[in-house]
Amino acid sequence: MTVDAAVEGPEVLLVEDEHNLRELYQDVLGARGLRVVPLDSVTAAEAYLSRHAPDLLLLDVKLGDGDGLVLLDRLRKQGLRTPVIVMTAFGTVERAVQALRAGAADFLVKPFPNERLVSAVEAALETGRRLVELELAAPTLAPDSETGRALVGAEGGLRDVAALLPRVAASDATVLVRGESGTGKELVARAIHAASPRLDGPFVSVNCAALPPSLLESELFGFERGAFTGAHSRRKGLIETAEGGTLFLDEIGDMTLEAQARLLRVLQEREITRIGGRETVKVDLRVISATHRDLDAMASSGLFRSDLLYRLAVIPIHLPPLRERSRDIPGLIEHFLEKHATRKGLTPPRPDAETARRALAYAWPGNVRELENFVERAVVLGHFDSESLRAPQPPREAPAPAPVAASAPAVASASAVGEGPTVQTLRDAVATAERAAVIAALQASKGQKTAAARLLGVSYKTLFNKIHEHGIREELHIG
Ligand SMILES: Nc1ncnc2c1ncn2[C@@H]1O[C@H](COP(=O)(O)OP(=O)(O)OP(=O)(O)O)[C@@H](O)[C@H]1O
Repeated sequence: MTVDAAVEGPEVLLVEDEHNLRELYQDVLGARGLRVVPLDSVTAAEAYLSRHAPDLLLLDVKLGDGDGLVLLDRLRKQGLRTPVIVMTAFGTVERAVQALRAGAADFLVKPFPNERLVSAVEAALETGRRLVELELAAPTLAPDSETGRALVGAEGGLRDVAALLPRVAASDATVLVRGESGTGKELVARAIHAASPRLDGPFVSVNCAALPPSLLESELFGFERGAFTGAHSRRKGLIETAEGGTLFLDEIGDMTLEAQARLLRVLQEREITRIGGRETVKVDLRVISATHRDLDAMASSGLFRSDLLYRLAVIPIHLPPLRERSRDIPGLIEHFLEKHATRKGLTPPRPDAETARRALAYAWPGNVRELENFVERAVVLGHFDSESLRAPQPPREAPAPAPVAASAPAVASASAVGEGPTVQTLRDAVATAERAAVIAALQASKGQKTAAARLLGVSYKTLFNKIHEHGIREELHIG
């Protein structure tokens, strides 16, 4: 079969070394009005792509003269923007994850039904079209119009992330944002939603760690009347509430295996069953999740479903900790000073040289959230005159913290600042003591939050809020 140049439709470059399959795919796609360019090797594909820009690349993995995924990786590094669908006869999860990481929009396991091929190709072409429109219309990511929050560091330490966001927003793919607590994972999720075609739909944020497991499931999936004691009437879950919009699942690593199985079904079938119910409800939403845990390690040890991981992480985004992008610190301080001073009706001050120096030297284990708390506290406590912020030093580490990570020697230099005993405001002293008590309880309970809350005599929710407020990282309280 030859290419029918007279047909005007999107161009699909098909790279498949098996003659029969090449013909089959070409027929199926040709019947949909697509112009298919059939090639049979890595070399031919590279030569073609050096001169043409097809709308889609349909790529086999095992080719006579090389590996399709290696080719894909190389093409992406060279700046290829065309959507790519990878096809393979070896449908292992590892392979799929590898393909998606290498930048594939979708992954087809042979043999697949013709309709699956057509729907994958149409979806990828649509993503490509939206991408082009969005890049033309919005070369940079606008701040969240509702909250006015901008991503500080988009020209600095978050440059790579910011460059990716418009394209991520245009696609409907799931996104997994990884990064330590307080690095801005939710902010990034909101920015993606705000720049996406789902902008007018709801953004529903659920913290999977903030609720005990049974409650999380009923909150997410809803329940039918009589599903359990206390279920007096039927209730819609948050997944249904996110219809048409984005569901943000924070701390996804804290989800039980049971809830993971239910979530997998949502992603695969695009439908849910409420707890205690039989009826299935169709849902249309985008899922963005976030975690500070190593989900790959959890998947290897059976604590996280690897099939769910690969569905959630079609687009993985990593947010580096603040200590690895200290050049963003001055901009962040300025941003938060403006936010909190303006809120108090004050002219935003500038940090004095000593405060700025200390802030740069400190490791910020609680990342941007800790930095924001620090600036807010300084503003509230009035540690500044009309021109400059003279904050007391950034919060000290609580007694005997676990090692912060090799890359953070700055902690030592920060605590060496100033001679003699440090005088703290009463409020800061209370905060320091509170942080230490929370860490001690978490250590004593081996990271079990329910038990730690009991030890502290507070509710689960209060403990959770305190962990966040004080920027207490997992490393400090587990094990
Ligand atoms: N790059 C940034 N620019 C401006 N503000 C930021 C930035 N990163 C984080 N923030 C602010 O810092 C605070 C913490 O961010 P966020 O809640 O998104 O972190 P997170 O990684 O989701 O935290 P956690 O894992 O603890 O839920 C928020 O108030 C957020 O607006």
